[in-house]
Amino acid sequence: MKNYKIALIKGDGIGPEIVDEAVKVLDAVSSCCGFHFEYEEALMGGCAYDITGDPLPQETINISLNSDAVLFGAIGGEQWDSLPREKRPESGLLRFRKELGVYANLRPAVVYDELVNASSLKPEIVKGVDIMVVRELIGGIYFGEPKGRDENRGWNTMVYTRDEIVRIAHQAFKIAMTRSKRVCSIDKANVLDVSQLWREVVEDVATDYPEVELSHMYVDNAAMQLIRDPRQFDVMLTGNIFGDILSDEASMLSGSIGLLPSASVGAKIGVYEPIHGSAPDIAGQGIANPIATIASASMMLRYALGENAAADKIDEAIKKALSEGYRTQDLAQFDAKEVCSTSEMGSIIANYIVR
Ligand SMILES: NC(=O)c1ccc[n+]([C@@H]2O[C@H](COP(=O)([O-])OP(=O)(O)OC[C@H]3O[C@@H](n4cnc5c(N)ncnc54)[C@H](O)[C@@H]3O)[C@@H](O)[C@H]2O)c1
Ligand SMILES: CC(C)[C@H](C(=O)O)[C@@H](O)C(=O)O
Ligand SMILES: [Mg+2]
Repeated sequence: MKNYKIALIKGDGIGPEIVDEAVKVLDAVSSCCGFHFEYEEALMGGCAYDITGDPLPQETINISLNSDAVLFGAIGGEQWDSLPREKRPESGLLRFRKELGVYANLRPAVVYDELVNASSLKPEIVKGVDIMVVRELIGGIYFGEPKGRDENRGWNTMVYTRDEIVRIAHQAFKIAMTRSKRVCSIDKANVLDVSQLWREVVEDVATDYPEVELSHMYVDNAAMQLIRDPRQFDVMLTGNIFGDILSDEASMLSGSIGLLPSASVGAKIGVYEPIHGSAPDIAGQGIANPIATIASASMMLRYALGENAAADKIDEAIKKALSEGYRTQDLAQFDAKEVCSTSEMGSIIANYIVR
């Protein structure tokens, strides 16, 4: 029987709650698809800092690099916000992505038919929305030098090199070839020099994909167009910070940020993680929506392990739970037949897989 090694990084806040549910679902799918998971837990974020003094211990990198894939929950919380930047949970996460080299963050935003009423927009505007945000993840203003602050000034630098843009653009075009063959590249080329280079390089890469229709949009307009007419988008190609913001915005088309998964890929080992954070406001209450993490586990099966049938089973089980009217708190007002806890939702989805 095939055995996959999965590094589990639960993190802070709701992280452990949601990762446990994804594991429940992975175990259900493995027992009916003929493979086995071996999990190894590793620390990252505030919990890692509290125990080791480092938000990203070297051991976590080693465990991750020795695995077939990483399933990650979320990190962060107010209690660590006043630490120096490099000790903060968020720095651990950024360093982790950089160390692994996962430069492409794929963030699908789909509107489930079962949840069209949950969208912040009218059903007739969002029905059928299926967007893939391809977000550059290890460059841009998050990493550019110089950065720093003194008492009266704070500064960061948005830098992209040609090579960084080329590789993320190829990812976007390749993904577009498997979808509706449209890429909209998001930038701020009317103001930022770095965006002018971005646009020029994306145009160059596009010549390798003549079947794909390329358009460009300024990020402020894109934020508006996502709400006005989201179905115009297929693949949205973005830099690091624009993709961070637009993907959270896109989650409200779907109805809850607790629904949106992601895959961080481009290197030997990928990281599969919900797009949301550690949600300290609801942590420990058993009310977080685990679907984003369960759907991230499905992306892991598909992208890292090539277990597409198993991934399909998870996706179908999620839809079945939603169509049967099961809702966690975040979606409780929308056609709920039964409001369930984080752990109940995990079990319901896992049970639909076994059957
Ligand atoms: N990848 C990550 O680990 C990641 C991502 C984003 C934010 N963060 C960190 O998380 C902490 C909190 O940040 P924030 O509040 O801005 O963003 P957040 O995504 O944690 O929460 C935003 C809002 O969405 C809700 N929410 C998030 N996930 C949910 C889920 N699964 N089910 C139901 N509701 C959910 C929260 O309750 C909150 O009201 C910060 O420390 C931040 O840096 C981490
Ligand atoms: C916590 C933070 C560093 C992170 C990011 O900005 O990438 C988060 O918002 C995300 O979307 O994964
Ligand atoms: Mg974010």
